[in-house]
Amino acid sequence: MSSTVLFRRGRVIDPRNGVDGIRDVLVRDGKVAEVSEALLPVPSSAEVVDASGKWVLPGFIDLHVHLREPGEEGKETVLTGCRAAVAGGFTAVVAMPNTKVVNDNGIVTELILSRARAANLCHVYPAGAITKGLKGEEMAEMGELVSAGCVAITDDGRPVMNAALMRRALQYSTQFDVPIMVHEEDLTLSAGGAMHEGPTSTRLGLRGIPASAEVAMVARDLVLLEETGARLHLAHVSCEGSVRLIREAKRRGLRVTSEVTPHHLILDDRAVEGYDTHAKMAPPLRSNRDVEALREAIADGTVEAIATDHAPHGVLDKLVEFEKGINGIIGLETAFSLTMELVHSGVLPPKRAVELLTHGPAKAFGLPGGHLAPGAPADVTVVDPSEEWTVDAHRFHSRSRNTPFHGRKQQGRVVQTWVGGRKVFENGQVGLSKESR
Ligand SMILES: NC(=O)N[C@@H](CC(=O)O)C(=O)O
Repeated sequence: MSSTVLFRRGRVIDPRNGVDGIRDVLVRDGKVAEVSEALLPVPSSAEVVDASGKWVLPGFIDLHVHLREPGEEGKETVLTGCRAAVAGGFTAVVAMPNTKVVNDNGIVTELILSRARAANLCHVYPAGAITKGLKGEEMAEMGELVSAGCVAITDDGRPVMNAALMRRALQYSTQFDVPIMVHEEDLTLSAGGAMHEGPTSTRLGLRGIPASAEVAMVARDLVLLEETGARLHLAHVSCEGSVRLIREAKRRGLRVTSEVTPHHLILDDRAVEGYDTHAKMAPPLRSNRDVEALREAIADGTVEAIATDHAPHGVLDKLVEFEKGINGIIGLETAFSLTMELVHSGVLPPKRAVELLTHGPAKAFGLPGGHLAPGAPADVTVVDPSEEWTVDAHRFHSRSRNTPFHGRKQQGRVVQTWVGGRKVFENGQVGLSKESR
């Protein structure tokens, strides 16, 4: 196993450590050993990666993926999800608990972790459920979930409609200092809706989900957060109103963090025209004005992470009338290039874009990695910022194909992914080289 790697002359962007410039990065025994402006001597037996013209980045961290195992292995497994992750430059993912055996107890958490160890590709951090069976009725064993390895507690896919239960969960979570991650949707407001409520839903004749379905719940949970002093993480924020409330809560010092998905930053509700179920997800694609507000919020630091909400589904789940289509799209293998669309169009400077995929999410959940200082894990993603390619869903490593971005031209591509100093992805191929297995 080549335990020494030298990344030569790449543009290293490491927002946490204020680095943005041409550097050599030396990796030894799974950790970053040195980052140098000057050329480093090549240690004997080192693997040398010529990174000139490339960006050398901390491995990306995705706070929000659905790996579907246990229970829906036809859509994704921990292994195929990890393959998709490293192909997308992600070296760590947080796995949502809405599997078909819900991750609401330590046994399921351990199963996911053992599958991740067997996959041996990237870090998988399970998130455990807030309530048993995601039913919103009775709290799950939070202590057991955290000691089994859950890094966040969430009913993602479902809101906790009962405010008293939510308040208790927030209160209880302070004992473990674990973030409570919320899918904000007032079911009485979203009921029957298939897309964002606005002129487009009226034109298409589809029942709408008003922005208030999200914003009202964000408001409720920020009030509960203030009373409990917990940590709240808002999943897949989609509207202007939510952003305004988060900004104000942060100003007052509340411990709130949040994430936005690439699709909510790139597409608006007009993507639903044509009734393509690949544009159907929860929360729905919102108005252009919401998209603008989200873009502002990721640029100014109101939102700390871009997370994919990678939600694999089968062909038949999507090949139905719009109203019957299942919610969700996959995102691991397009997240970086879609983020680069925001860089190329001037919405985000490169350093901020990288921060949203690395240090931002690491800090929000207190995860290792997300930067490249000496001593940090050698989780490294090498990208070509200008390579042009066209998204081809058939070539994804994910087991599913449900993306609205098939056929979209992209500029910026992941070239290599390294986890703990081992190369796990290179030029379209996933897997460890023989020496590092
Ligand atoms: N985001 C989605 O559209 N789908 C998610 C669950 C959810 O958050 O609704 C899924 O698990 O498929």
